[in-house]
Amino acid sequence: MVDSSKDVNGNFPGDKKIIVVFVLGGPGSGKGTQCTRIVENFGFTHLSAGDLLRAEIKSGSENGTMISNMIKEGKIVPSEVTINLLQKAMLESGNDKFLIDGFPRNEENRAAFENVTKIEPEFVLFFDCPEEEMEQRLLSRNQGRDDDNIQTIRKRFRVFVESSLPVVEYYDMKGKVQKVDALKPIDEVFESVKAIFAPLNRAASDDNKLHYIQGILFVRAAEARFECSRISLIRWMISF
Ligand SMILES: Nc1ncnc2c1ncn2[C@@H]1O[C@H](COP(=O)(O)OP(=O)(O)OP(=O)(O)O)[C@@H](O)[C@H]1O
Ligand SMILES: Nc1ccn([C@@H]2O[C@H](COP(=O)(O)O)[C@@H](O)[C@H]2O)c(=O)n1
Repeated sequence: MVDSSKDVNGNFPGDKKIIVVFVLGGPGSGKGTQCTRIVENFGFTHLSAGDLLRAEIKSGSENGTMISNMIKEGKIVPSEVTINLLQKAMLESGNDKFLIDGFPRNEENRAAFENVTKIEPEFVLFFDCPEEEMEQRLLSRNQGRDDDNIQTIRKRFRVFVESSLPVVEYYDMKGKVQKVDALKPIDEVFESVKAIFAPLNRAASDDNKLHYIQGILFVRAAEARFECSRISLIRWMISF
């Protein structure tokens, strides 16, 4: 169901703070695996650009054949298509905290997302893993994906180095990259991830406390104003 607090163009209202974390890393670095755990522990909605594109193929959409061919070749689908799918999924989720996994994959993805949504990521979670390890993981993933074969895997690695790493470097220059050693076992990687996300929860809890205190002060001020009016009324009545 689409959240009615968003406008008809699909824009999020200006006063609602949307938190977006981009999750990047080479194919098979463990992005999806860690996102599942972040969702369980930190209340984010996980949106995998690759999963959304695969679902679009399955839905029988007019873009299906084009997307399928791009994925088999390890190429990057035009931004307009992927951003449409992401925006729709964000609006439908009703959440305000998103892990956007496998996006932005190139400079075109990055600039188009910023132009369309006006959203800047809180930070970029970057899983750093050597190619040999990623290759082994992908070859034994066994999820029946058309692109988990050695020919396509090599193409995906090339696209990652040539097109996706520059995006990571762009955000690194802005001081927004949180790099994690993804070569470690899954549980150890998640320990590093938890340390990165914990401050976000603390900030949210401080924010809640502040709103609570502001609420109490508001009620007290209203009570004081009411008391003053009551005294003024009694004085006025006595004066007769
Ligand atoms: N730290 C890890 N150590 C060993 N295996 C892992 C680790 N993290 C994930 N894996 C395994 O590696 C495979 C790829 O992981 P995952 O699907 O999470 O990667 P990904 O980065 O999302 O890949 P893609 O970009 O291709 O979607 C999976 O089979 C997963 O179980
Ligand atoms: N922003 C994106 C993300 C993905 N793709 C295509 O999907 C393939 C699989 O992506 P995963 O993240 O699930 O590995 C990828 O190789 C691209 O062909 C894309 O075009 N744009």
